[in-house]
Amino acid sequence: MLLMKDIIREGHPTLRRIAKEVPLPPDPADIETLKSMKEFLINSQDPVISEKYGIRGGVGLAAPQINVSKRMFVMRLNDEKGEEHDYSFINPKIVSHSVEKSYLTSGEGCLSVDRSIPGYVQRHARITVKGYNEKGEEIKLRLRGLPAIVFQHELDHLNGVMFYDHIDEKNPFQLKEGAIPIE
Ligand SMILES: Cc1nc(NNC(=O)[C@H](CC2CCCC2)CN(O)CO)c(F)c(N2CCN3CCOC[C@@H]3C2)n1
Ligand code: NI
Repeated sequence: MLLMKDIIREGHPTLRRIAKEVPLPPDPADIETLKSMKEFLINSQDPVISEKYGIRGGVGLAAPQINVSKRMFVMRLNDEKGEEHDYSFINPKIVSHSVEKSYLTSGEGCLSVDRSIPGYVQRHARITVKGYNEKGEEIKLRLRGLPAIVFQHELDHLNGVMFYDHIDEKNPFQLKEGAIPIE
């Protein structure tokens, strides 16, 4: 099972590389990798297992974070309506997005960053996304709220971008006109 020791931290070159597209249909090794990443999130959200194994809470995980430079990530979270969003994405893309921005009022963190960095990360408020699941089937979704934020944080990892790259150093809590806060 994946543990925190398997997660690479800032300074590791893989976090700043562009991850490679995954040939479709995905091969068994890639499917197994995605499965282990999803299991990591489930464990991280279990109060007993996460405590026992010292796993930090997570709602998303990108393959480069376990030193697999491939364009795939997993998400597992409940949105503000309590609806579950449980996805494995292969070769994900944003096909369109709102002009409006949204941000987490608590700022963002990252399992690959062992320090807290204050500031708002403004992202597209609503996105239409495309990708493939572990069966190689095409998935197309419209996301908003926390799912949209998580998707963009994970997609950034496939492009070597860290959340703090988006924080304005001079004014970390600066907000664009009409940015939507997400508690
Ligand atoms: C929002 C949140 N971020 C947590 N951590 N950070 C992460 O997931 C990083 C990715 C997120 C950081 C901001 C956007 C994406 C991981 N990343 O670096 C991947 O690239 C949480 F842990 C968390 N929750 C709320 C729900 N809770 C349910 C019960 O279990 C605990 C869990 C805690 N919410
Ligand atoms: Ni991250």
